[in-house]
Amino acid sequence: MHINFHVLGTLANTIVDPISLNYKDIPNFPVSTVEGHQGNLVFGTLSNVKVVCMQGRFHYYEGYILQKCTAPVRVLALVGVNKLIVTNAAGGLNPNYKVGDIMFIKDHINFLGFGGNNPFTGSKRSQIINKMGLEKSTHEGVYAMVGGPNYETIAEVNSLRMLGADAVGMSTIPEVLVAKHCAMTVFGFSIITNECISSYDDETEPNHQEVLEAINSKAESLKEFVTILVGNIGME
Ligand SMILES: O=P(O)(O)O[C@H]1O[C@H](CO)[C@@H](O)[C@H]1O
Ligand code: HPA
Repeated sequence: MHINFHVLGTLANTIVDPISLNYKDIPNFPVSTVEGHQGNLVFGTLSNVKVVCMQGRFHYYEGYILQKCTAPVRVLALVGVNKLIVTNAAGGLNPNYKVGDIMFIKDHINFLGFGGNNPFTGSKRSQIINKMGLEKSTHEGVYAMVGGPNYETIAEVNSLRMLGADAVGMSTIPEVLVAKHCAMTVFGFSIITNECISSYDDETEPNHQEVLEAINSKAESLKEFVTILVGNIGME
């Protein structure tokens, strides 16, 4: 199974008997440039399931073409991975979402796809939230990918809401498209790291530091969540 942790990279610490390979030591692999993306491929086990975890992903805004951003998914498919858990940090557009909530991705809006990349979607959810008492802080929603790296303007946030998006980020969809193309089963979820700003009266601004802090403050609960999730998916 392949787990794609991006800014959730510290969760790779939960992997048992880890063997870590730095991306720069893998021929032709892209290199992570974003803070919080440590740039390691970590092999090991989680919930007695063999896993490989990407501790850091690649974004279009880093200057990588989408084929390069998603090349690791193809590499992992070639070494036999057939299930993917894909995660991201995302801004909450839905006013009911709070920082730290989890959103299971039921669908996506691929703005880069609208501009010419191939669109295709797929997602899968599992029953673990009851075990952890997370009912009130989990949702199922639509993830919108924008190019970044700047955060959305107020007009953009309001447009995304009108289009039916519940959360917004700058990643994930290309990896999901490629994973589906490689016939992988995909399960995706977002951690809501900030509430998107939709009013000109609000003088705060989103920033990557708050995104990292929100992730880190949920680290323990996310470790438990992913451990149970891998165990459940591994049984299927
Ligand atoms: O999608 P991940 O890699 O989790 O990161 C999200 O957080 C960053 C913005 O703070 C952007 O890269 C956005 O896509
Ligand atoms: O508000 C956001 N917008 C885009 N990407 C993000 N990644 C985390 N939060 C956000």
